[in-house]
Amino acid sequence: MNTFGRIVRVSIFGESHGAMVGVTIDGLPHGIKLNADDFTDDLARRRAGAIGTTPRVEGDIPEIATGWFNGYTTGAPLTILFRNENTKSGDYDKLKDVPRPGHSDFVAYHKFDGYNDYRGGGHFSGRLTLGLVAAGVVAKKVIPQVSIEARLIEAGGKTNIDEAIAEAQKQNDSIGGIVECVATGIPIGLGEPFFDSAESVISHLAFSIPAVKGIEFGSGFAASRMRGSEHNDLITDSSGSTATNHAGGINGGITNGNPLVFRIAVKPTSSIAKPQQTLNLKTRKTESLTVQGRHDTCIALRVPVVAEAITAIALADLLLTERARKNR
Ligand SMILES: Cc1cc2nc3c(=O)[nH]c(=O)nc-3n(C[C@H](O)[C@H](O)[C@H](O)COP(=O)(O)O)c2cc1C
Ligand SMILES: C=C(O[C@@H]1CC(C(=O)O)=C[C@@H](OP(=O)(O)O)[C@H]1O)C(=O)O
Repeated sequence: MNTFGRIVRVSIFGESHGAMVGVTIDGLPHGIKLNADDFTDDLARRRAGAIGTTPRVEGDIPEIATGWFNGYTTGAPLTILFRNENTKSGDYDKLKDVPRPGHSDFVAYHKFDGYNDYRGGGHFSGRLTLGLVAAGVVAKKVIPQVSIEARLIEAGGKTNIDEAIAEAQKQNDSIGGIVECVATGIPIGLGEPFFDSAESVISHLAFSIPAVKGIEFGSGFAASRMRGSEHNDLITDSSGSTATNHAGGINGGITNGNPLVFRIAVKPTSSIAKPQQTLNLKTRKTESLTVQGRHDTCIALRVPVVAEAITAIALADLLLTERARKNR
């Protein structure tokens, strides 16, 4: 239920205000050179602290707990964990009975019959993306020939991101954003024609990032308004390079050797300091709720490195799956 992948199997665990969050990666090749320092850059890109991000700043120190010895992966399940040290669970006392509109509180309460850890979003928290980023660092080592780069291209519908954040904050509100991810150096042939198409595998993982509500590859939804003569990517050489890349690097569910390009839509943070109507689970009556606590104004600011991580996880699994298929 918390595991994804065919060969490289990634399981994430933990709660926002519990002891820890983390990831276990099974099926990894042994002998991958790995050190705690390898995680530093990507973890720093996900960490809070910048304007528009949550004031809950954590150390996010990776502890490589299993599957690692003398600086290399051993081939046993690799576990990386992160202690939660800066929790303010009192912020959530009131929310126990009053689910925040737009967050997971209401569905978590019903699905788990009230046994869910509601503090800081519990297991649903964006904090769980620490495990995804850690897995991404390792997955990038499985596919060294691929380079992946994601960036925030707009927030709150604007390309002037600082301005969009300042405006939202002034109004006690939040904003969403669009993150674009580009990966180059991908061999031709990863992915399957139907259920495990490269788009499906990437999308499956993309929707494992809390607050992601949409994804498009290449020209995406705009393709529906183009003519074939416009949309077709003309092949220009024997390596399969194309003059344009409306396909976003995938045809027939299979990578075509051109850059993989996708964009994800991140919704505005649901926890906002503006009164909104919700249900009181005890009284069964609706009431007004103003969410207090420490929240991101724009979650999308912290998503690019997570998008890179899920891309690396997807491509590593697809690559190892393809190698296994070819060697049958
Ligand atoms: C990096 C990251 C940070 C997040 N920070 C917050 C936050 O501060 N406050 C909040 O309400 N939601 C935050 N979220 C989003 C919630 O976790 C998410 O909306 C919730 O789990 C419900 O899932 P859904 O939005 O996919 O339906 C964050 C998500 C990510 C990926
Ligand atoms: C802690 C992180 O983000 C958290 C994600 C989150 C949520 O609802 O997803 C809500 C907030 O939690 P809290 O109320 O405990 O401060 C964020 O701070 C993190 O990303 O490391």
